[in-house]
Amino acid sequence: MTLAANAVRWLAGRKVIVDGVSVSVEPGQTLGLIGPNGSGKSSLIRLLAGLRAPAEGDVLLDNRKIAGFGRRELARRVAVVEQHSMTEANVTVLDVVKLGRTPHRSALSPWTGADDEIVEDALVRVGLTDRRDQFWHTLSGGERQRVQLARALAQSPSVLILDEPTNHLDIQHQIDILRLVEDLSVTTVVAIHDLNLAARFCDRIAVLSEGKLITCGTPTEILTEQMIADVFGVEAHVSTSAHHGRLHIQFLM
Ligand SMILES: Nc1ncnc2c1ncn2[C@@H]1O[C@H](COP(=O)(O)OP(=O)(O)OP(=O)(O)O)[C@@H](O)[C@H]1O
Repeated sequence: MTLAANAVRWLAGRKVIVDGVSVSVEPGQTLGLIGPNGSGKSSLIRLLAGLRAPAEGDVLLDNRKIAGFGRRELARRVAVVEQHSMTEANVTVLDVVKLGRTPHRSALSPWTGADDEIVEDALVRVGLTDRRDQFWHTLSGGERQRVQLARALAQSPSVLILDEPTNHLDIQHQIDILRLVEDLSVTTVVAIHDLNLAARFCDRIAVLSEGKLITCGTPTEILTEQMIADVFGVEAHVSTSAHHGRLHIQFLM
């Protein structure tokens, strides 16, 4: 599915937080959202996921306004993992991942073997099959993040929206999760702080600053020394890695 924001604006009280942003992601592609703290990434994510309505502008799924989708109808297509996903204390990993199937079931339809397979597949993908019976409140931050991703995968979405999915993860799990997302044929939007991971895993990158879209394009177009200095206020050296052929950003500290 194609996901697009068309001149979306969102305010908290009178303060403009997302200021006329237009971005789009083609089917199966990954759009990275980068920008300094407080630049509006999470707020834009919530608009793109349909969790919030823009004050102006529209979010479109395959050219249809998401404001016109019912909640279940939208949840069958779009899965979101927010930065701090809350879950009730007395539930297990398996319970949380099973919740992903909710939009696909009605009050009358029983749980099926196909649902079990999808849930199992999601647990395998995030490497948590041996934790299925562990209680949510006993998990580490990184494990919770992987469980929430498994819940989103169990939703069998066409669009996956992830707010800093790697921020609690060790380097191996950061790479594993982003590889997993890369291998899915799902339209993805990911807010991410690590510019090297953005360069490696995103097809396109949108840069936000103070709620405005500064620029959007391929990693090579976007991740320039000038942009990093202008937007993040940091001096960097950008080169092409001899190892993987992608950009490599070194910060000159
Ligand atoms: N409900 C709200 N009420 C008031 N201010 C808000 C609200 N939501 C967001 N903001 C403000 O809007 C700005 C953008 O916040 P947002 O969380 O979207 O930024 P971000 O780019 O995701 O930041 P970070 O990188 O720190 O996660 C921040 O200054 C934040 O304080």
